[in-house]
Amino acid sequence: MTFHLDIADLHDTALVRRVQHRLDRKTKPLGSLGRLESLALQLALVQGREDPQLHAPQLVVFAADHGIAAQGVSAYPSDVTWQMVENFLAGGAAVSVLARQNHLALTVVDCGVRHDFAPREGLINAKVAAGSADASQGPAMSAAQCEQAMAQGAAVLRDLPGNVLLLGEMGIGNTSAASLLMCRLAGVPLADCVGRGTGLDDAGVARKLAVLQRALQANEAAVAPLDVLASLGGLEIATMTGAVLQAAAQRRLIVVDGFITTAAVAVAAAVAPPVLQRCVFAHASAESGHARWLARLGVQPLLDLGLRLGEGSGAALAWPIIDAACRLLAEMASFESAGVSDAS
Ligand SMILES: Cc1cc2ncn([C@H]3O[C@H](COP(=O)(O)O)[C@@H](O)[C@H]3O)c2cc1C
Ligand SMILES: O=C(O)c1cccnc1
Repeated sequence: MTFHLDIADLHDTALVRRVQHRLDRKTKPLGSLGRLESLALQLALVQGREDPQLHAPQLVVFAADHGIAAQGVSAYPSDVTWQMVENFLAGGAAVSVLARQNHLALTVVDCGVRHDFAPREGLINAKVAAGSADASQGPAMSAAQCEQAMAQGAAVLRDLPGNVLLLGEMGIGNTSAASLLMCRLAGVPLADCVGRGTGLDDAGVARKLAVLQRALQANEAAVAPLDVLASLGGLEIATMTGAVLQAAAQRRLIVVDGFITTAAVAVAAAVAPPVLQRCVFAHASAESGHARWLARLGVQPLLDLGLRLGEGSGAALAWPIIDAACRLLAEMASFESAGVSDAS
């Protein structure tokens, strides 16, 4: 399976030098805005300009069900997936509150939820199937399903305004899919990729580990990143992967949420490494494995709030910090323009 989009490497030393100079002339001690300065530099590189601007940020929640949930790998039943989609649309979920607080447009994409939704504003129907198959028995998706999901994710992005994509997801069982992807893509032992998800106890985690071990065996042949995605991923993760590749090709900034959205980005980056240059990793999730995966990817999360929710909640929380970095670069006075004395 292939999926080709042209994603340029953003290397531009002249631009970095110009933006660093701008930052250094701002009315502040040299380097005193810390991480916000490297964020501002990243935004400039993503947009290829000294004065980046962020507009119409889009928080997109990709939702789907997982066949493997039937094996008891989650503390909650699969029905929670569609019920939470209704909750997102009604404005009552954590991410709904955070999106409102931060003026983020919230869209839910039904990539494969096992439920028929009435059409309405804020909901995009990109259903490939009524849930993925049980990966402990064979591939979660066929190659054709995976390709369709990725193409639909790319199409969703093409139709959305703005230049920022914030990733969110919903799908009971999807920490299992993400753990499998981490294990196979990053080569980390399975036990170090598996956590409590929605809140499994120790016996639940042991059961989840045994089920996921079977899934690895049942899909032993999958090694290439998109084959791994089809075999061990899920419909929302595949759709998100297509969306991430499209967003990267359009030089949108991509704000990554927790463990599951990292899975989609890791697949996209395995296919096209420059994807990571466009990504801001919002937070380190409490899901065990996430911090290690971020370290493997060579990236540093902005926040560490002990979140283990998903939905895009961490991405929404990081948004005002990213917005601040951009505004500081654009709006702060320089020593010259403000008539402030520089270091002697
Ligand atoms: C009420 C509720 C709201 C959620 N919002 C996000 N998730 C999160 O939990 C799920 C993954 O965990 P697992 O793999 O253990 O099922 C995903 O749906 C994720 O977005 C939720 C889970 C629940 C129960
Ligand atoms: O980090 C996440 O994305 C996460 C963790 C636990 C449950 N759902 C999502």
